[in-house]
Amino acid sequence: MIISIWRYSHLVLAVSSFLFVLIAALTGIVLSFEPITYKMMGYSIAGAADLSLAETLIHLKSTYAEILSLKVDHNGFVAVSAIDQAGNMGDFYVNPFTGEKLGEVVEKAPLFEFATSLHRSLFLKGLGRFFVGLSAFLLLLITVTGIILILKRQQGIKHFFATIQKESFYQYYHIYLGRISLIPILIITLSGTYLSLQRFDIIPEEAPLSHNIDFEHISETPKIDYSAFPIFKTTKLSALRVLEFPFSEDVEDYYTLQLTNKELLVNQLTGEILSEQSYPLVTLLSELSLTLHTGQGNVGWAIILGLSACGILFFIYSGFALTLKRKSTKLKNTFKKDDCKYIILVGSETGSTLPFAMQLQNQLLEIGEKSFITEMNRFSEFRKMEHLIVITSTYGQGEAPANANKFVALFSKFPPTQPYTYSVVGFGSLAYADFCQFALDVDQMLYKDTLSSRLLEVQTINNRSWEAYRHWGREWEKCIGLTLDFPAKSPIETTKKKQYTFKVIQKTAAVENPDDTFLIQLQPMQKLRLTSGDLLAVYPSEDEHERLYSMAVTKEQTILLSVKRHEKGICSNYLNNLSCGELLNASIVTNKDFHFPTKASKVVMISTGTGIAPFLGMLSQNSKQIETHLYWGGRNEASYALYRYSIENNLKERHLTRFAPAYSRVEKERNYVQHLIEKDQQLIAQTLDENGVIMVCGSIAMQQEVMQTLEKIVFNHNGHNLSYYQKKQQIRIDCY
Ligand SMILES: Cc1cc2nc3c(=O)[nH]c(=O)nc-3n(C[C@H](O)[C@H](O)[C@H](O)COP(=O)(O)O)c2cc1C
Repeated sequence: MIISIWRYSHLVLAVSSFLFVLIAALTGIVLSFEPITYKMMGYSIAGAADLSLAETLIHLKSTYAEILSLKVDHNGFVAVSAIDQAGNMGDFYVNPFTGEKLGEVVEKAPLFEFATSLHRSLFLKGLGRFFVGLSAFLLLLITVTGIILILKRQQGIKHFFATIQKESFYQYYHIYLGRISLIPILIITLSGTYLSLQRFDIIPEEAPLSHNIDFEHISETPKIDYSAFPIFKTTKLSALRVLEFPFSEDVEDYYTLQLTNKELLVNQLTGEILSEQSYPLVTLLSELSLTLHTGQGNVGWAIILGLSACGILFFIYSGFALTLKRKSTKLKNTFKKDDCKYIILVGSETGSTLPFAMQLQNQLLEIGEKSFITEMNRFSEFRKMEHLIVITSTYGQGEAPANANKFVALFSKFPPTQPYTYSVVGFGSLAYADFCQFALDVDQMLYKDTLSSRLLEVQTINNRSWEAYRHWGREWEKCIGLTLDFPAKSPIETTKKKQYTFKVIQKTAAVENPDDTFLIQLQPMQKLRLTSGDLLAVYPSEDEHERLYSMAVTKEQTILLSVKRHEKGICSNYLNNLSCGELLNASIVTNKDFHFPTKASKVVMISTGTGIAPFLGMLSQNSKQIETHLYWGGRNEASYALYRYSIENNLKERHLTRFAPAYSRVEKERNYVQHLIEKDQQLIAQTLDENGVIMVCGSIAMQQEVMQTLEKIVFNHNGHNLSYYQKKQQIRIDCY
């Protein structure tokens, strides 16, 4: 709930300031080039910053007939307003070591003039300045709410820069770039807001300094040459802003010396300091704000400002893309709520759970069942409800998502009045300590209702796994006695990827295997970067969706897949029917999180069935002979035959330390991988303790059993939650 308030504020601020922030960012990018173009003019002379004012004046006075003023700008360029020996007056840059004229003082380029006016006032004078100032302030608030959202998402300041859970391209880079550009954007918005407040006199504009000179006692002696004035000798050009020369030779006229922090009036005959005043804090702050906001005189900072302005454009685009995506899945109903037997309640913070729930709703409608879908916060009386399905994510720290936070109260306000079955599906992430906690809480609450009967244990789903959801769907339809057709394609599957051609170079036959499983080896027809654990996306025909297979990559850079043939499986039959020499098209999905951890102290691999495939490739990568244990679950010894050669070879070469098979169809010794792990709990606990890595590959059902066992082990031995190790990438899962 709390997170939604911040997200809502972030969005409202962004929407309300969108146009102004867009203009400010675009013009900001243009203006960031201004300091760069100035610097490129090349009027800065090496070593000039350390030159004293006295020395500079000696060189200038010998070159020019009269000097009216001397300036050092932000780029370190020295400019004079002077009359030359021929009597011509002008403003130009000079070399302070020689007095030589370098070039005319340039006017601001029209492009920058235009961009500055648009950036400052949108060409609307006072009104425009007001809107620009307001949008700078709104952008500051957007940044602050953004920081709070990142803090919430990353669960505290300690994890602020920890790995971001990637949900989508826009979400990932919105956060990633947000973290990088946080400081510059804060500086831009703070300085912009300050400058605007000053323009509107909310922060008082600096009043001109008022000097008090005692003209009565002003002295004409001892007269010394200006080159010997102590203040001119000690002032370096790096500290000088402007030196204005006296109008006449009268002693009442003086030098006005503006330094970076103060202003001094200097007797033109004696060099005595007549008055000295430091600039007030507001002057220094506005100077600092202007420098920070514009990047004047500092190319590095100007580039950072320009890049941050580009970042703001990306935030606008990705922020709106995310919002539109969230709003795009609408819960649609054909029947009235009180006519429906099936009630699907959805809890979601960002909308990503909705397509899953809609999928079930559509399935039920397709087979003619009356089903009603709605948000959990819209729970009310459902007169004909017989089956309740709750599909919800968990947010914050084990809390309800935004549209489900009133559900508990609503449920006691409108308690069901007739018996009903229920099943809860929890969407969450194992990277959080309270995995699917809200779904578990809802399940407990429904369980206590005397009219309810629970059909299934809560199905927890990590990282929107479609396979896990489908697994639940199949169990649920069995319990209800329906036949639904959950498609193999996830409702959130992305568009087709770039395809490559592969040649079949070796293949075993599924019919010869007791488990209808076969190995297929593919040779890429072009150079590809492949790593064991990456996925091969196969398209059995033009209009079929992709099927993903976890691959082993051999030393010769060929791909080895282990595939179980399903009687009606389109893709497994397609692959099984290929012969050596035939070509197929497929894509590569890089799966960085499931590569062999070459820096781990120890590795434990857990798999069942064809899930062993990526591990076979990873073992050949283990040239450092890292202690590696492989647990594998199959039906019996005959199932193992397919992998025996590779396993024995790896054992011989010490790429594998131990192979531990668990056979589930053996008379006396029925065993599952989770049983072996439970027996070896010391090893598991120690592996995690010593920064080792546990990798799991295989079916979702196996994953659930294994994760429960691992959770128990770490709880008893390590004093941490499993999510602690998941966050540190010590537990890596690739299940389907
Ligand atoms: C800030 C934040 C907090 C989260 N907290 C939890 C949590 O406590 N437990 C959990 O299992 N998942 C947690 N998740 C993961 C989400 O539940 C998961 O990404 C889910 O698929 C989001 O679905 P939705 O977009 O429909 O809300 C959190 C995600 C975020 C971004």
